[in-house]
Amino acid sequence: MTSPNDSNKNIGNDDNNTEKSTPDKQNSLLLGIIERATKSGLGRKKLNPSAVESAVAKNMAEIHSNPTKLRLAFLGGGSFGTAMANLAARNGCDTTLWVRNKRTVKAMIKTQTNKKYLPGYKLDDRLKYSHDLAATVKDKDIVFIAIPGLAFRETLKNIAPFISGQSIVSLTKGMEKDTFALMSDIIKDELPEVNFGVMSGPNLAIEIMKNMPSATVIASESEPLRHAVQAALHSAFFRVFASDDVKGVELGGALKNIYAIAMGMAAAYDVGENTKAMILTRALAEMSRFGVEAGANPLTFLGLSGVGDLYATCSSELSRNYRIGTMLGRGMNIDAAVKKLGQTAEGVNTIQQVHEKATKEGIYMPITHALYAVIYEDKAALGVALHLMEAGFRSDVEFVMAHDHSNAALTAHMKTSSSSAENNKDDTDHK
Ligand SMILES: NC(=O)C1=CN([C@@H]2O[C@H](COP(=O)(O)OP(=O)(O)OC[C@H]3O[C@@H](n4cnc5c(N)ncnc54)[C@H](O)[C@@H]3O)[C@@H](O)[C@H]2O)C=CC1
Ligand SMILES: O=C(CO)COP(=O)(O)O
Repeated sequence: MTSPNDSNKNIGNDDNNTEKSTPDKQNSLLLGIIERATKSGLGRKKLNPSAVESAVAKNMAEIHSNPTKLRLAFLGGGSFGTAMANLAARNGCDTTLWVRNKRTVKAMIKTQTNKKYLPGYKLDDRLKYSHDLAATVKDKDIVFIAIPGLAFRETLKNIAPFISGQSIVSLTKGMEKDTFALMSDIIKDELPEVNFGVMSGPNLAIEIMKNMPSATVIASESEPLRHAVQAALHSAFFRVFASDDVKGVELGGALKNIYAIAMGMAAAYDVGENTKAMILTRALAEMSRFGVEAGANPLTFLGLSGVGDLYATCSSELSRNYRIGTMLGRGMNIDAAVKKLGQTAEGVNTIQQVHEKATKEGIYMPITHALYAVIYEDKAALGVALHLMEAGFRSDVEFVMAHDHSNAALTAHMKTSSSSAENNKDDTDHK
């Protein structure tokens, strides 16, 4: 099967193979923008790939200076969907926020606030609200999804009948239960033809609503989509960086939730800054190790979606995952903590998925396994932490010096020293 991104790569490369390289559904974002920007009314099927390429290049500058050309849908009226839709509306994009509850929509229209998730923050006058999924999704260029990971597939199934070429961007930082699928995997399963991306970074919703300078990453193999998302959301308060490592960016956002829980728990035990620094950097080591096994580029974890988001969520009470950790550290059990939080904390499920996957595949993830033991096997936190500290000798950055190397060298060294000690002992005994 040809992926949408494969066909993007084909644009302009193979004029004779129009069947293969003519953009279809997946490129309607691009075609829609071009058609509206150039007003040439080019028929989709007759597009000459090289003409598309030059029109996109020409049009990118125009989108950048005039993002109002974009028609956007945001699905999910929680704190993040609302904050992102508000940014887009404030940039002048034609933006509709879909919320599943009709009464909530009515209240949002009336008060122009999201009373439950972002109380006290006035939303942009131009933001539209709807509980009609079909009307929200139809005729849009990009559909952004900020629905918890456990309901992501169901959401895609619900919008599938109304997708005729819109691009999809996941804002969700979770994993599907039991399948270990990331949101990009689910998009590929459910809507194999669409052009898609994922957006992730240190983006605590409340800080964004307060206009505190923030940045994020849009990852997609489609350059037009990356540019369109940058144009739609970029502002003096919010910078949107680009990447083509979809897996790495998405895993950064999903995995850091595990360590935010660990850090919240550590904070409840009043640990020092050295300990926090150790947890943070060893968490980064686990994340990049796991990422590489999944096909991501380890350097992506040095970016905003990796170390950036890890830092933000591991150091702020605004992070729901961190708050779950604090509650656990104070002796609450996981069910009570989740209930008390009353909002999404993706890490609770992600710990289970990653623990299982790492165990099955033999990936060394000691913090994740330790956290799993405390939360789901009722092991005492202090004992588990002590055990972690006593674990064997490891290399600091395994992409600089592999663990095997350090361990092999160490084992060989220890063997040599112990056998020479034995020999010396024998010599002494015989004297
Ligand atoms: N809040 C934040 O600071 C950030 C959140 N995210 C991610 O965004 C995603 C959504 O999180 P939040 O908006 O913060 O969550 P939230 O807990 O504030 O809201 C979740 C929203 O999803 C809706 N929802 C739940 N199940 C649904 C279903 N089956 N169908 C339709 N709607 C459903 C809820 O009604 C609610 O409006 C999560 O994956 C989270 O990790 C990403 C960046 C920042
Ligand atoms: O991902 C987030 C900030 O980047 C939000 O973190 P929480 O889901 O822990 O609140």
